[in-house]
Amino acid sequence: MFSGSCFFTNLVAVVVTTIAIVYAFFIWSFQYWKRRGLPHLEPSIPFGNLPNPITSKTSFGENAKMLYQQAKARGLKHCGIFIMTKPTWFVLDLELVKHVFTRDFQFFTDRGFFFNEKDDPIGKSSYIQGEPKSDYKYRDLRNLKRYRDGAHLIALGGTKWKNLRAKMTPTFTSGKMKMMFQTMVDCGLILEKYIEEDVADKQVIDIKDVLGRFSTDVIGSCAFGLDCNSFKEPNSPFRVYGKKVFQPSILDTAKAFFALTFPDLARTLGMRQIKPDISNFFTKVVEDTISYRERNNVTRNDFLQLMIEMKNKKGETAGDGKTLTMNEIVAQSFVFFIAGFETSSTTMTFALFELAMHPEIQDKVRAEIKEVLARHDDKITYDSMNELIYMNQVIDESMRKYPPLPVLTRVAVENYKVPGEDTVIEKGTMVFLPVIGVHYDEDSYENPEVFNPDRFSPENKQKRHPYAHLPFGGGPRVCIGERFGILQAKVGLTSLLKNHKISLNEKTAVPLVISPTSQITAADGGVWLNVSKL
Ligand code: HEM
Repeated sequence: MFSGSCFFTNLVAVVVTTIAIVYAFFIWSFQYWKRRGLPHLEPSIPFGNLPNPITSKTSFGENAKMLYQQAKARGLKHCGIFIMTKPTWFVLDLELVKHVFTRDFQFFTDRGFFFNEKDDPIGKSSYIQGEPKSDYKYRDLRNLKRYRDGAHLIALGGTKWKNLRAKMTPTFTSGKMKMMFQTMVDCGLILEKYIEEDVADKQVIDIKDVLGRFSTDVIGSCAFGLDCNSFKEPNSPFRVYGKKVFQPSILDTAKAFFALTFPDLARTLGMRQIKPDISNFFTKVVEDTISYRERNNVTRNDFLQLMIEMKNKKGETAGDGKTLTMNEIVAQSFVFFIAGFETSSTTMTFALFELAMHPEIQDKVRAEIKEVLARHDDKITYDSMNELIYMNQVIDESMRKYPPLPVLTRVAVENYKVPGEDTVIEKGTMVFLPVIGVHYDEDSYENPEVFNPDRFSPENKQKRHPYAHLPFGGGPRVCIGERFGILQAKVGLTSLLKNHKISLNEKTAVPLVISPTSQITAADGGVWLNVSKL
């Protein structure tokens, strides 16, 4: 029989030993960069170089900017950091950034995002014959090759990504953008009508919400072939699920951090990237729309139509690298939605915030709109949008100050020797490219806190390193929807500013507070504007 005090002593011994082991594990893990001979920023237990993601009062972007500035102050071109215990290579030098993104792309083909092919509902599998066994994306099952074909462009890596990217690239050419342009204009007209009739001189608006409705309409129409009606039905399922993707709970944030740090364990535990109700909703929308179009011979000018055509290519079979399966279409429509809607509305929101703060720049943008539209019969046309040069500078400068994705990632898929050094980055190492640090680096941008669209005049742009502005990333994995995103932002800003003046409402916090919990750069409390008719 154990006496009570003996039990207590044993319990204390177990707890103390466990703490000692965990502590030793952290200390050993934190020696990683020292063992590899690369300078690193000092981590702390348990979160490494980032603060607690749940209690942090600063955003992920601001934390990354601080790390960049610390490393830069030490004269480092690159260094090691830790995300919890996960060693992460932190790249500052623009030439090295270019190597990672482009020159040595074959070493960095993957993003390293957590993705659970087995359990993520958008990631369903289908069975086909004859896939190469060597590819880890394919599994042999009951003598059939199981092909996980629902995975999407953002999460995939290696050959699977390369094939899918090659298939999707033709959907984003300027010809295809022209084809979809009228849809954007139609959504712009609804936005303009809403501002004119319901908002101007009447009510203060949370501009992110208004632009979120516009972006939902545009991308819902182009990627899912649906009229989302977000202005008439602000609580339509499409809008509700769209918002849900970007509003993680505290538990979701903790899980995402865990999955990023321990992806294998997270997969074993069956953790998913996308919640089942969200993916069920989007899957059903796409499958129903495709079935409706095929049964009724309906065609539309949108991404979905282009993908249906690829699916139905004669003489080609699923998984041959040329055609698309139903699951692939579902996954790509979903990813166009998540990649396109929040990033675009964020870009327009911050541009309007700065234009409200700088009335003289706003006037200049409006004067350009009037001048350009006058040359085009007062109509928003594809060509007129390309002539909005100064507005483009405003958008570029907004994305410099507020890059929607403040840090981009890659994973070393092979051991990588850093050019001109002995350092070798081991296969499997996570790479952070701190876009926001680059965008606030005084070596590229004097007084980086100041909003100045002239930085992006053709002459000034030419003087800068081409990798000093990275809102869309870089290299072969650069944003596939860049042209679409910019076009949409121009249509949205033109529709809003053409006949209306905006000013900042006192409900907006100035200086802006960047939300510590949002996955994409966002203003805490929103950007509230007054709108008046001109
Ligand atoms: C202003 C709007 C947008 C911004 C700021 C933006 C930004 C980005 C960034 C930073 C990346 C990562 C690039 C990298 O890792 O190097 C990315 C990837 C991607 N974006 Fe966008 N994006 C925007 C609009 C769109 C739109 C409208 C779509 C689709 C309709 C889209 C689809 C994608 C896809 C599919 C990827 C993954 C590409 C790949 O891995 O091959 N984006 N975007």
